[in-house]
Order: sequence, then structure tokens, then C-alpha cells
Amino acid sequence: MIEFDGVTKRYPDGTVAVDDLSMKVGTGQITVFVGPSGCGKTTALRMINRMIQPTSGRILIDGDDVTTRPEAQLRREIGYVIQGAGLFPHRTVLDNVATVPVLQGTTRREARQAALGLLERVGLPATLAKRYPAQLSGGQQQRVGVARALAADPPVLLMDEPFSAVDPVVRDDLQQELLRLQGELGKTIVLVTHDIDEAIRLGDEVAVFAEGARLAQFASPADLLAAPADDFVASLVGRDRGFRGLSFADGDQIALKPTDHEVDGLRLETDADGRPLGWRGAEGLLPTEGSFSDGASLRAVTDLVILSPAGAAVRVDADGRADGLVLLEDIAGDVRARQRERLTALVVATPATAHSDNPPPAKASE
Ligand SMILES: Nc1ncnc2c1ncn2[C@@H]1O[C@H](COP(=O)(O)OP(=O)(O)OP(=O)(O)O)[C@@H](O)[C@H]1O
Repeated sequence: MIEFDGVTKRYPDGTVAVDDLSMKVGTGQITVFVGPSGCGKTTALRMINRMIQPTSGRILIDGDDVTTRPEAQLRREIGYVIQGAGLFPHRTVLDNVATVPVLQGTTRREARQAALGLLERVGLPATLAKRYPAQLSGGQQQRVGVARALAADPPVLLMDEPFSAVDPVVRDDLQQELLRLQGELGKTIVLVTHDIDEAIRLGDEVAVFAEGARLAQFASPADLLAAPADDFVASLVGRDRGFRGLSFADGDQIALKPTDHEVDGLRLETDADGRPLGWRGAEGLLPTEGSFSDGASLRAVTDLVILSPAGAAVRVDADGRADGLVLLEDIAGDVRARQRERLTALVVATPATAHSDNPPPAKASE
């Protein structure tokens, strides 16, 4: 765990970039620092590996004050990825990744061998290993940056706007790749971004900062969307937060209706094996517009319901056979119960405001 304990950073010109920050970052999780430009995200991040020294307060990693650790050792234990990757331009891709292990005493041959494995792990073909950074696309460079940060197998990874220099399609790929990698590696990752959508997609927990790194809310993405702590967080989270929050709810928890359930004169037609063909009605056979299976989010299921001519999403089993239907009213009940439970929990957590007309803000958790 990484703990900020009353941390303040005042720059020599008097700017207070981080003002008395206290929070805990969970081990093995992705914690995202998000907030508007200049709110102190990068300063807070860089104090973790002592690239910036706090003016006061302490940062503890697994209980040890980082200032008591030699800087070189700390940097080895903490990988660092920056926007634009920051690769060594005169070294090949392979040697960019192998550099730190070589500095740590691994033989060049072994380090290069391991680097090849890492390149594969971040989704780069071995054919790129001999190239120089300038011969790669922005997205490829960023992947090399991630591989380089992972080369010393650090338990902690700091990522400062790692994907903001690439176009949206590449960014989407890189985000997906990071989540896949994290599923395998389980590192403690602190990632800075100004993009709330990226924060919500990547974070197990999201710390929303206002100026001076004031923690406006520290919550899971689902809680952030369902119950922003104040107007600042609500405006940062943006529109459609209710609908976007459905991405975090399980779509296959909803009770299914049988596949022969008739909806507005439409009935699901299947082939001989039970695979959906379409909705049969007076107009003929209308398309189902897709189906869902195990693991689908409630957002995906709702989308299918909206697109379906019958207002029903078709669930299929592992073999593609229809095994149930979800209707809009089934989703409505589930959504209502879920939000009621969440807001009730908040009212109980903050009884002083329990009688207010408005739901109380979510508490910024420690
Ligand atoms: N070396 C410095 N000297 C003086 N002020 C600084 C220095 N570095 C940063 N600041 C100021 O500290 C505040 C926080 O900066 P920081 O870079 O941590 O913010 P940020 O949230 O990461 O912003 P961005 O998203 O724009 O990178 C800003 O007002 C910035 O101008």
C-alpha cells in the first residue's frame, strides 16, 4: 500500500501544488489520479518515487517512509511511464527495454532475452526489436515505454498521462492492453490522466482532485458515476453518468424470461439447434440485432434491448443457443433496486444529512 500522510508540496515560487494530501493507494490495484490541468496530479505522483521532494508530510510504501530509502533503490522498485514514452533515441527498442536490468547487473544477453519476452507481452512483434524509437508509431513507442518500465519487475508502476499523446483508436487499444496486462501482473499502479473516461475505464479506484490536489472524491468508478460527491465531481464526470454506470453492473444477474415469451406480437425464431434467427411477427422476420452471453455488462444488455424491434435482449449459451430474454421492465427493476441500495448506504453513512431533500454526497474515502 502507498500512503500519503498530510503531504504538502510548495514550490520555491510559493505555488502550493499539493496541500495536505492524505490518502491510501491499494496494493495490486490501478488507482487513477484525475482532475483538471494544474491541480497537482503529477506533483503528487512524482513524490512517490522522490522525483519531487515533499515540503512536509510523509509518503509510506508498505509502511516505510520513502525518504528513508536510497533514491536509486526506490527508482528500481518503481517503474515509471510518461507521456510520449521518453525512450532513449539512440538505443534500439530491445536495448531500451534491457537497459535497467543491465544496470542492475543482469548480463546483456539475458536482459535482451527477457526484453524480447516483454515486448511480446505488451503486444509488439519481435521484428520491431532492432528498430530505433523514431522508427515506431506513437502507440508502439508507448508500448515499449510500458515494457521498459516492467523490465525490472517492479511491484509499483507510476504512469503519467501514458496514453494522451496517441489518437483515440490507439489509446483504446493501449488501455485494453493495460487492463489485460494488469490481469496477469497485479501491479500497484498509479496512473495520472486528465481524461475522466480513461479514469473510469482503467481505475479500480479513482481519486478526483481539485486544485492543490484537494481530494474531491476517492471512490470506485461505479460509485463516482452513481453518486458524485459535489458539483465539481458531477461536472467532471459529465453527462449520461447513470447510463455509463451500467457498464459496471452485471448484465447476466437479471432474471430471464423464457425464449418463447411473446412481446408485442413478436416471437423469437430459432434454427433447429436453438440459435436465434430473428423476431417473427406480422411484418415477417425482423433482426435480433445481436445477443449477449455470460459476462455481459448491464449497459451492453440495455443497448441490445434498445436496438431490438421486440425491446428484448436475447441471451445465448456458450454454444450460441438462445436460453432467455431480458425486457426493458426487467432492467428497470434491477437498476432501481441497485441505485436505491447505493443511495441508502450513503444516507446511513452520513446520518446528519439523512433528512435533506437531496441525497448526501458520497464521502471521500481514505
Ligand atoms: N517546478 C515548479 N515550480 C513552480 N510551480 C510548479 C512547478 N511544477 C508545477 N508547478 C505548479 O504546480 C501546480 C500543479 O502542477 P502539476 O504539474 O502537478 O499539475 P497537474 O495536475 O499534473 O497538471 P497537468 O495535467 O497540466 O500536467 C501548477 O499550478 C503548476 O503550475
